Amino acid sequence: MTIEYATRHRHASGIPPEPGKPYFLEKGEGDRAHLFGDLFTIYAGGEQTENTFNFFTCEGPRGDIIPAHVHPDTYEVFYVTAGAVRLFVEDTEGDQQEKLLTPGDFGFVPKNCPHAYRMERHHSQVVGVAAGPAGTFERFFENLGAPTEQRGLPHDPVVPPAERLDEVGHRYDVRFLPDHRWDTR
Ligand SMILES: O=C(Oc1cc(O)cc(O)c1C(=O)O)c1ccc(O)c(O)c1
Repeated sequence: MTIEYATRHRHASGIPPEPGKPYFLEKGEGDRAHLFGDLFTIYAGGEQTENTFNFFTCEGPRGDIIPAHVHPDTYEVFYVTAGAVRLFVEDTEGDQQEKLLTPGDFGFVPKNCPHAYRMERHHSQVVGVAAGPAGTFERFFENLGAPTEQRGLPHDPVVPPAERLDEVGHRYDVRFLPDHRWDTR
């Protein structure tokens, strides 16, 4: 997995550029990126944790299911703090499940398990941690989507060109599954 260090657009995030320093972030700070209709905010990433874990939020409007994908080497958590988010996941034996998560609910997606989600209410928010032997992958969001200094959702969805999905995904342990079908729907 590619490891990238602080860049120019992150100067306003409040995260100190040098690792090993304690810090606090106020609501709305953090490194932000827009991808599809969602706002991703990274509060701590591999740069701060020697690539052992990250901590981020994903906020979005009610919308479409995101593309199904799998992480060969990354474990993810989905802890919903606002709204309602339907998580779709398939285990390594091919059994599919979906669950509507509301505030306080939690979903765990191990490596190698195809998954996707759909925000089912406006102003939904998920707290995420994603890490594994390959490191952390939080810079995927700004590389596939667009870094932003805005604190809100994108005015228009940021839809990457199809060819970027595989290219950026491979750098961040994300494999998109264009032919995947959810039979639970
Ligand atoms: O968002 C999460 O993931 C993604 C969103 C996308 O639009 C494309 C993706 O490939 C991913 C991904 O996981 O790779 C996400 C959101 C919330 C959360 O708790 C996570 O662990 C991941």
